[in-house]
Amino acid sequence: MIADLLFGQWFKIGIVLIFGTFLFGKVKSLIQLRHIKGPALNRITGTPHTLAILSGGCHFWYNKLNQKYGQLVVAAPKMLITSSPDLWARINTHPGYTRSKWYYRNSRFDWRHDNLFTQTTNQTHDEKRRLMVRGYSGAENLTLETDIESCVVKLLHLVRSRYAGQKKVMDLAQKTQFLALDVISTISFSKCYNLLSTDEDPNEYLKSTRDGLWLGNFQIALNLWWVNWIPFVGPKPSQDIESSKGFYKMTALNASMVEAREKEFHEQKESGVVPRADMLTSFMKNGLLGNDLKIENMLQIVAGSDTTAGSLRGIFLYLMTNPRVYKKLQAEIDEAVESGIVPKSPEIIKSAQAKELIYLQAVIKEAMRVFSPVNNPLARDTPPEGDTVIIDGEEIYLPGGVSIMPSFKAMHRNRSVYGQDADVDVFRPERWIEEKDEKRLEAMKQEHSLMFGHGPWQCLGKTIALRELGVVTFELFRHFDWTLVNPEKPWTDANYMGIHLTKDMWVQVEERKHS
Ligand code: HEM
Repeated sequence: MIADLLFGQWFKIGIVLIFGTFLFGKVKSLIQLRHIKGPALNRITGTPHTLAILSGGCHFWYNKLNQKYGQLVVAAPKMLITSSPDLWARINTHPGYTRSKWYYRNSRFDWRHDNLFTQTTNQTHDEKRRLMVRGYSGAENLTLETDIESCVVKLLHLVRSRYAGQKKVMDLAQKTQFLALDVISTISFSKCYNLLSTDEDPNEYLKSTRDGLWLGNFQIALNLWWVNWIPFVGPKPSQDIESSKGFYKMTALNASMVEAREKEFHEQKESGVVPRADMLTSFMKNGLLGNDLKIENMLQIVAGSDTTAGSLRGIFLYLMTNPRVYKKLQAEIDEAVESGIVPKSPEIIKSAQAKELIYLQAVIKEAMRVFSPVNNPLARDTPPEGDTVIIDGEEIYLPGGVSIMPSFKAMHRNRSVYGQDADVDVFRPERWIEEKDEKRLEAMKQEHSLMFGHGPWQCLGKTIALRELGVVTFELFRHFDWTLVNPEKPWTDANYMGIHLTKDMWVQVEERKHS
């Protein structure tokens, strides 16, 4: 009976059908993408792409492909990669493109529910986004500036009291993440995680971020995103604050704080009391309530921490390894204080003042260009009917249902935007100040802005991130001098799911004599 089933006619038909479907898919992809450049191997198998993702360095692999084959390349069957800013901008605004499920669905924190970032249905995404825009923009979040300021004061105190001038080294990778988590928890729901003030992570938030991103990366590499959808397998936030750790602790803690705030919000509304003006209140005022509110609150924390921490690490790395730029930045900082543009210490610079400092802004911009804090794969599916696009002046047809990803490392070095010489690879903030060709400068700015996404999917935390980066960079270089402990291996870094997971960025820090 079993032998009949195993070797019988139906079994053989089944095998032929499975194999035939597999072969048909391969041949279809080969034919569909034959007019697009790329290595032959990538056309028939996704293995090189899988290995690149698993290595934690897929952005290097994509960059190499773009350097060799041009602005649009086959990365795997039914999968393309682009370094063209014009094409990426179009994909994000042209009707019909959607977020690819294989990447975005895998980013759910709870397998049962989408958050704004993982929402792959355009209309649902846009409706939800409207409820949150005002809270993220700062329009209804009046404590934003003072919240950031309070965390910067804690950071300065930590560095000064525990590390500066002592024969102790400090892991800047860890402290930047402490800062980012403290800032985002303070601005989100007015309750700071207090990692900086204790210099500890008792709930293992950092470890759990690393574990979660590693696992997510493993799943997208092997196309196992659907595993999360099997009940009881995928991540399901815990309700138990006491016994849980890491990410589960964070979700349980956040959920209870959000619940308390929602209760308070309704009570205040009834009694006519004006609630505190933070992001959570703004979301509630605009109609985001209940489970949705909890989910979006977690998104804020996750989207707003590793990204900003990664940017800060990049800024520090490039400054510490470029003495010319380092000195010039500190000269601008000192001059701003001496001339009274910026208040003397212990006051903290305002983000609007930091925005006016031309060299500081150019340093931040340039560091984020050479070291993009967010990388791939923010994949989109082409519209079912396909799309005709222009690459290097040539019309190219993109078939429907193909996944296309931005290659940010290559895009930020695109020679048609930044110039043909080797200078594109150099950290040179002056390019943002000295460029005389207005058309080129505009193209550079537009390309650069894509690192925050574009169109309806643009980063909601962009303003917050830029404000934070300006204030923190200014204050840390106003007060301290920084040296890398291991210039030969400044850090351990891997790109998991597009986010840099950086560890062991050991630095030595000295207090400066300053005004
Ligand atoms: C330097 C720091 C940051 C960078 C480079 C960055 C980059 C990005 C990018 C590229 C996207 C778009 C993804 C896509 O195309 O699908 C995005 C989305 C998003 N970011 Fe950021 N981000 C940063 C900081 C932040 C911060 C601080 C917050 C929160 C306060 C935040 C909240 C969000 C949210 C909520 C979305 C989803 C937007 C949507 O789907 O409509 N980000 N970010």
